[in-house]
Amino acid sequence: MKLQLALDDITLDDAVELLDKVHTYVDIIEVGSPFIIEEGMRPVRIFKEKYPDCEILADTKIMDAGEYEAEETFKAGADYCTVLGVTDTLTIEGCVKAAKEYGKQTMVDMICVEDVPKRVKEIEAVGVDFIGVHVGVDQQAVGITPLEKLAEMKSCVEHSIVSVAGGINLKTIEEYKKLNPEVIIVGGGINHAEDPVAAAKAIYEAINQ
Ligand SMILES: O=C([C@H](O)CO)[C@H](O)[C@H](O)COP(=O)(O)O
Repeated sequence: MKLQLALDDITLDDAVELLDKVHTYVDIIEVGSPFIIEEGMRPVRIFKEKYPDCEILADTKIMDAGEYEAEETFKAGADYCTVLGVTDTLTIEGCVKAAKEYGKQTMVDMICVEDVPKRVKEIEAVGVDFIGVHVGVDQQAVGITPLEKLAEMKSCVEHSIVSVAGGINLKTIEEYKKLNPEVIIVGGGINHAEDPVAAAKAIYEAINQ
């Protein structure tokens, strides 16, 4: 099981200061969508060079022009791009094609997908092998968690690896671990913790025990 640290509402300087202290606890560094809006692919290039033991995921949430946008992401050095599960299958196929060309991977973010088993079947059929269960911050604010969706996802994937994101923190990590996702994504649970370094260490240890 891997830990992915999502960096969303953070400056580049603060992200580097945090990563210098926690990168040994992190398997995948996520350059989050808000961070990309602020800084483009710059953090991807910097983190790739500075933290060679970590993989880099750019949370591009691609919705169109899949092959082109995924290719731009991989050219910047990302190991993963993300594409939205709600978009057209052609767009997802484009991302998968670019990922194969660059020897990288595409994660399909299932945020707001209604019929999960149906969509999983469709996207696995076009070569997807990494799928993310995700309850976004706006849904988290009205009390929704990704726990049920994770259980549903684990019961319907044929061969894909599964990640889970959506408000996970040290207090809730065990519930998610029980469902055995391959990747657990934590953003605010580390960045907004009173002591982000201690939170990253504790979450890493919980995942690896
Ligand atoms: O993808 C995310 C969200 O849509 C904002 O861009 C977050 O990175 C993801 O939800 C993980 O963050 P937390 O929910 O704060 O753990």
